[in-house]
Amino acid sequence: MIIGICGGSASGKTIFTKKIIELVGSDALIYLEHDAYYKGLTELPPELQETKNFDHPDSLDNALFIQHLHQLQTNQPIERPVYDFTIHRRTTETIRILPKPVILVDGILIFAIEALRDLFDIKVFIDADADIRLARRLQRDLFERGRTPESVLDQYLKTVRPMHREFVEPSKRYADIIIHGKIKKHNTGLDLIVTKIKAYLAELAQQQ
Ligand SMILES: Nc1ncnc2c1ncn2[C@@H]1O[C@H](COP(=O)(O)OP(=O)(O)O)[C@@H](O)[C@H]1O
Ligand SMILES: O=c1ccn([C@@H]2O[C@H](COP(=O)(O)O)[C@@H](O)[C@H]2O)c(=O)[nH]1
Repeated sequence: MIIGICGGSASGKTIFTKKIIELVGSDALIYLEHDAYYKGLTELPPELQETKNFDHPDSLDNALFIQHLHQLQTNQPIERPVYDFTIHRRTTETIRILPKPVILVDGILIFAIEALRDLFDIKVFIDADADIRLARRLQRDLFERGRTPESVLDQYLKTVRPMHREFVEPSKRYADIIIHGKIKKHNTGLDLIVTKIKAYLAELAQQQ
């Protein structure tokens, strides 16, 4: 079973996915981030790096990502790339991931790419307002991704916002479930996904 978790940058996809893992347990789950498959920069100087468009579907190695999903579905391990957001490059390292029955995939563009979209059994969209996402992204990119406030705002206005409007927001229509990206003690969307995964795992266990 493959579950796609989509939503704008800093909408809360990672937090939501980690919550599922916490509630279901990691024995039967793989978490595969589309973000790990960025092609990255090759020779642009540092001052031009944030002006590159990292929010277009072509900025990711989708062929490799789809190949890896097929490998996992056919019970083969993969070597997942490791991407470094501070230097906008793939590192030389990879992480070996062994197949498991449920794959959680997250990414801003996973529903905008038809070949990818068709692979998901359940599609979840995390819907958070643009101002909330920008505030969260600013904080995260300063502390975790080595950016300056100017570079975060510049990148947001030049590429993140227009690409969100062109690709991410329209892809919401493909979602089976839309979840509000606000903090809530009780989250019905999360409960639904967790129940569905547990039922699927119980069915698999019965067949064995
Ligand atoms: N519901 C929420 N309430 C408050 N902060 C949140 C919420 N969801 C995410 N955040 C914060 O926003 C930032 C981005 O969240 P993250 O889950 O990494 O987003 P994404 O994976 O969609 O880019 C993180 O610093 C996280 O702590
Ligand atoms: O080298 C890079 C690659 C990507 N980005 C930005 O990352 C976000 C997607 O990650 P989220 O965790 O969903 O926010 C995307 O909007 C890209 O702009 C980057 O800055 N540098």
